[in-house]
Amino acid sequence: MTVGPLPEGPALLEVRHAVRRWVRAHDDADAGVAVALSGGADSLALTAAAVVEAGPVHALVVDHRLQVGSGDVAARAAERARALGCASAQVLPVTVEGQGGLEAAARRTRYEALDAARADRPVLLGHTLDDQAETVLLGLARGSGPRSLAGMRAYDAPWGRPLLGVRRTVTERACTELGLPPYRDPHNLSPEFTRVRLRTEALPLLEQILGGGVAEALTRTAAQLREDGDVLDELAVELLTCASTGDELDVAALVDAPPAVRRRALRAWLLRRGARGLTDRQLRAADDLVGSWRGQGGVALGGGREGVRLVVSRRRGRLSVGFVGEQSGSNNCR
Ligand SMILES: Nc1ncnc2c1ncn2[C@@H]1O[C@H](COP(=O)(O)OP(=O)(O)OP(=O)(O)O)[C@@H](O)[C@H]1O
Repeated sequence: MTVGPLPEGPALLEVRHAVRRWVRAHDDADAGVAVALSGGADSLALTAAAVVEAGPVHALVVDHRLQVGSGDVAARAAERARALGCASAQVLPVTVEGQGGLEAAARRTRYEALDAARADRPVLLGHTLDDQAETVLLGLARGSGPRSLAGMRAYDAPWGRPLLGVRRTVTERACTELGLPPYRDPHNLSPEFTRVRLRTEALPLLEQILGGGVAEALTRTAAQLREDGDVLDELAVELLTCASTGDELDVAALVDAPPAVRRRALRAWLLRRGARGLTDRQLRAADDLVGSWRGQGGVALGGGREGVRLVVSRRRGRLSVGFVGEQSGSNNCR
């Protein structure tokens, strides 16, 4: 395969316009970008468009090594990236391990590998409008908070998502226009995955019942929540600045703040102090140390080490986070 001018089909032009808009909006892309390429339709169309719209493109293909032949799939994707005109194309073999189920572990490992290889460039991902709609619908059905319902951002440095306004059918058609049949991951068809059933059963049924437009409507909701959430986040930063005294928080500065702002401030602070995998329940219990104080003990958080728990507790009008031995201390840990 050799590099030639891209065909001028309408689907590919739509993908190119989306990438062009993203590049214009984010000057981090001035020195070129990395593209996370799975070989699927979305990231393949994205790679082709980025080569013409985003300067030097460095394709990164993660080989999760979870399926027989995954190395060949990755090598073929990298070869296509070079043929499309990428400045470089690298296969990143990884070992998927860790907690939280295979899908979550694979995602975490993938993002770590991409982050390590991106060489300070932003990394473009191929998430589409359909991915966004699925994320929001799943979040709604699971009772997630506004942060999850707000969906993915177009740029959450270093992760860029230029195709959040583009339908998956368009990236598929763009690949047809390019004459490049995308790789079809068998996992993307397997009904044992919740997301696959959402994509192939729940969303089409909703579209049929509501007369279409559901995916777009879900992404509109996400955008509105993102805007509202950004304002609350800014207020939370101000509150945190007022309440911080070294590593601790002054309860008096927090107590009269609206709980929605206070919880955001607490969340940011707890994550900064080392909390991991913070749940809504833990956050609300931590907030009770401020808003519903009755002398209760500390709240255990994820982020401890063997034999010690990470705990947020209140003493003398201050909140602090520290390690507590498994045997000692708090009676209110969740
Ligand atoms: N193995 C991988 N290597 C590099 N990037 C990946 C890989 N898998 C996924 N990504 C990136 O994450 C994005 C979203 O992942 P997701 O699992 O939804 O993609 P996919 O359906 O496998 O592939 P595509 O989105 O390219 O059709 C992809 O568009 C791609 O940018």
